[in-house]
Amino acid sequence: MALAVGIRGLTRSLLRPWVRVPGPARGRTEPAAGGGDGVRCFGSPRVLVEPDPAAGFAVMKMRNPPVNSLSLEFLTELLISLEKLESDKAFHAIILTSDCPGIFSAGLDLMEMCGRDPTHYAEYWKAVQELWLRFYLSHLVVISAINGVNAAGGCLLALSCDYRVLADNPKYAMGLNETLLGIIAPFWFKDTLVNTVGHRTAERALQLGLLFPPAEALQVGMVDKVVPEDQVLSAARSELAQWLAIPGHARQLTKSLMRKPTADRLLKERDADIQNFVRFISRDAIQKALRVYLEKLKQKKT
Ligand SMILES: CCCCCCCC/C=C\CC(=O)SCCNC(=O)CCNC(=O)[C@H](O)C(C)(C)COP(=O)(O)OP(=O)(O)OC[C@H]1O[C@@H](n2cnc3c(N)ncnc32)[C@H](O)[C@@H]1OP(=O)(O)O
Repeated sequence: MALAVGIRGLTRSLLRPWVRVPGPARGRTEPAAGGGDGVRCFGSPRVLVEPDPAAGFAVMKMRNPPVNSLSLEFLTELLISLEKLESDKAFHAIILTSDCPGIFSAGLDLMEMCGRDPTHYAEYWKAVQELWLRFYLSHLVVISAINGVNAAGGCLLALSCDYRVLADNPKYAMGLNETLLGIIAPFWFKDTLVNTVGHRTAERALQLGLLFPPAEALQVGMVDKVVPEDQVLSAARSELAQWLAIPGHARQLTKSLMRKPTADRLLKERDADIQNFVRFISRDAIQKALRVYLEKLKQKKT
């Protein structure tokens, strides 16, 4: 499937395949994928890819500091990295994690949804849809190693993976907290959550905008495993072994069987969903609510 997102604003370096990057923006918590010498890291300014082709997987590290908010450029870089790995037969799996200490992702970038024009909102929303569709339906095994707080759009990204490992730190809450901002999780966010935790838990979580700390996230099934913080990557790697032992075609077809009906709902209504988003986000009341929320985030510091 070709990338369908706009590439306006992409840097020239991003358009070059597999740009060699100097290293993570911030300190590492655990060793790179293969761990061995000679492992070359690739990626783009905001996505560091640590490939381990011999083991058949790559670690994809999100590094859009300070909070890995999903800006249009960052979304596009994530999509390009995913497509690169998907089109290389050496790779059967990805571990998705963060390079920003204490933060997996703060979700969609509020600056992309505030004070911009309808054309921008439409372009942005199309990229958000694409990110979900591509991760949700990827033929690769995708495991998220969640090493920080994980809100709204970031939580959706983790829910789109096949398996979630969460670091055991009470600060690392995760959930779809849209209602706290005065906005609504779209139907495909809701469907993804329902498919993961069931209808009743999703209903309560979505209405109340709940962010679940690790023990509760595990209890409701939002994550599959909670491990000590320094073991989140190694636990994801160990889990991967079980997934990679299954014949690839059988696992992929089963994944598609489980997920395609949910993805098809959006694919059938994609343009209408974009129009709904543009109408909704352009409302004065919604713009005001987002500005107030952003202001609260900034005031928290003073
Ligand atoms: C009909 C269809 C309707 C469709 C409706 C729309 C559906 C939209 C769906 C999803 C929406 C989202 O994903 S909205 C984003 C929700 N995210 C959050 O609520 C998290 C907000 N952030 C935080 O709570 C905190 O930042 C943090 C806990 C993640 C980290 O805290 P910390 O103290 O470490 O950092 P700061 O709070 O000081 O933040 C640093 C810096 O980043 C800015 N920031 C934070 N989050 C965002 C964001 N999501 N987008 C843009 N910018 C963000 C924050 O303001 C600080 O900026 P300054 O340094 O300039 O002050």
